Amino acid sequence: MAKIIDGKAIAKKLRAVVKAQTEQLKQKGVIPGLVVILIGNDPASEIYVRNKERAAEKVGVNARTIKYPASATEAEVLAKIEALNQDEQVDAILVQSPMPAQFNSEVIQAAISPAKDVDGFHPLNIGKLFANRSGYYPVANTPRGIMTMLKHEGVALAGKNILVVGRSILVGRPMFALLERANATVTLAHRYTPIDTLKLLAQQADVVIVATGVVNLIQGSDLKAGAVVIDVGINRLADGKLVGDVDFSSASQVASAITPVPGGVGPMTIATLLQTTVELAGQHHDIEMEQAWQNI
Ligand SMILES: NC(=O)C1=CN([C@@H]2O[C@H](COP(=O)(O)OP(=O)(O)OC[C@H]3O[C@@H](n4cnc5c(N)ncnc54)[C@H](OP(=O)(O)O)[C@@H]3O)[C@@H](O)[C@H]2O)C=CC1
Ligand SMILES: Nc1nc(=O)c2c([nH]1)NC[C@@H]1CN(c3ccc(C(=O)N[C@@H](CCC(=O)O)C(=O)O)cc3)C=[N+]21
Ligand SMILES: [Mg+2]
Repeated sequence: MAKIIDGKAIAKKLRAVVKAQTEQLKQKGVIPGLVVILIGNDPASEIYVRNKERAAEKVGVNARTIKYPASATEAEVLAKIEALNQDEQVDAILVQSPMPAQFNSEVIQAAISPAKDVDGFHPLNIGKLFANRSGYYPVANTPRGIMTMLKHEGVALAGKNILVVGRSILVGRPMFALLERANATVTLAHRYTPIDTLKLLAQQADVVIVATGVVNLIQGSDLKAGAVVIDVGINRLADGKLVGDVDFSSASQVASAITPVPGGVGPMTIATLLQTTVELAGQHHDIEMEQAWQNI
């Protein structure tokens, strides 16, 4: 039986470090500010917004959500982003994805100031990540949270064979870049990867990270014995149950460690969002911040 990686518990530790950083900032008169823009209704986004508001309150981040109907125009959201870029109380801006069809997500992502880009979606920040640049810049919170989790669990990455399934700007692509930076050999699979190839790649992987939104895409029989499995998927079944992209019951028989859904990657995404928000606030006020993950 695999060890179940307790994302909730690790997120709690990370939040405690972030809370200490927030208090440090508050002594200098700085309250970190996060604004989330939610356009229309995506079920995974609604879970995210709800949990984020609770967590922000716990660590002392000033978070608010601006909601637009699915019929909102790109121009009105761009005007709001421009105002938030200028607002000194706001350190971090996030626009939930997916956006309704009338939105060009590339335009929205480039409109957010790179210094307030808490998702790490701006082309400048993406470019730095893929070029492996030094210095501080925001990186997408889900893959960054997964790196924190792997470090916490003592999973070695250098020289390992790692499969990432899914290539979105939110998860798969930045995950690939962070793992490559950690000296792993990384394969990025996607919709055009034939299923037989996917299964062969999974069989050879020391770590498998799945972020597709496809229920049961990976099963125990696809895995190498002792593999580490990170399940990013958030899927709501007809009966209301939340499941990932991995068949947990069969995979946990073969893996050495596995993240559950719920209680795995999701809580880490939220804690890391707050971590990045506090770091951006520190940057804006020239206050030196420790790297929170080094302390957990
Ligand atoms: N737990 C958390 O914190 C978070 C969870 N999520 C969840 O993770 C999942 C993925 O999110 P996101 O990356 O935004 O989703 P997207 O829909 O943006 O991307 C999905 C990716 O999966 C690939 N894919 C789809 N079907 C298959 C398949 N059959 N075989 C292989 N690859 C496939 C797609 O390939 P192609 O590019 O070719 O279309 C695409 O690259 C969702 O369930 C989402 O709700 C997302 C963010 C955070
Ligand atoms: N710009 C942008 N950035 C994102 O990071 C982003 C996004 N858009 N769009 C939607 C996805 C999805 N996402 C989740 C984060 C946490 C949970 C989460 O808290 N999950 C809990 C759920 C617990 C529950 O409430 O049942 C868990 O897995 O344990 C879920 C989903 C972030 N996303
Ligand atoms: Mg998505």
